[in-house]
Amino acid sequence: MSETPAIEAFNSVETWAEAIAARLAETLGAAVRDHGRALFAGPGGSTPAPVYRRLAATDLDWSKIAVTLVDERYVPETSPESNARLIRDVLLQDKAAAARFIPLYTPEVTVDRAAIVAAKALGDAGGRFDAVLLGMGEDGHICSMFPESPTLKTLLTPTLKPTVLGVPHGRDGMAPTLERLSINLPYLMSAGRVILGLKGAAKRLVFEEQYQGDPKTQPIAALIAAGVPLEVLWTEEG
Ligand SMILES: O=C1O[C@H](COP(=O)(O)O)[C@@H](O)[C@H](O)[C@H]1O
Repeated sequence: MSETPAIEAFNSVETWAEAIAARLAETLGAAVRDHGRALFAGPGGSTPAPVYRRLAATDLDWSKIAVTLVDERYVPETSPESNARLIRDVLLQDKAAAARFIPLYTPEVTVDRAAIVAAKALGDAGGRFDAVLLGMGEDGHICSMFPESPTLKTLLTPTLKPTVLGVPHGRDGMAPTLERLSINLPYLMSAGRVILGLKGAAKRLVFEEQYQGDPKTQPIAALIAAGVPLEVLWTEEG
């Protein structure tokens, strides 16, 4: 039976973001010291910007750190929906401007072809994340693992190799509204450190309702059942 993760609560976005950035920096710094390089993967969305700002200002040997995304909308960086755009605008600034960025999006003919290209690029960069930051949507999606998506079963299969998959848009108005790219569960299982950053009362409720659910249909339950070393840091401030 997997351990239920404790939820660490913070009384402001400031202290929450500070704590997450400090943990990520500690892990990335140790990987650079021990292996001469580090690989970090983070989310898009509305949650991570305060963490990225603090991380970007941290003294690390960023020239030895590669940064990628845990998921991406299948749109170019010129789109406001692009997660890469957030990474470039907020994280790859200040001291972190020296880091190398590995995008998941490339303008291939299909999203599945782009997923193959991204999987190869991540494999070439080491194939294992030293540190991962995750966000979660209010529908419980993590990365682009959407509860109703036909790709969910493959994304949540723990016995596959770490890879990137194309995710079709949902039918009849179901999420996601755009095609996407997502890392799979084995990438999270093999990561050195995985932090889930949550903001607001609604997301805490979703987390508490879903983590004991069916690991075949609930991404959070799947992560816990697979033994992903999840650290959950939450602030009520939305
Ligand atoms: O679509 C996405 O949503 C989730 C959660 O986003 P948020 O706006 O609720 O913080 C995010 O983790 C993911 O990377 C993104 O593609």
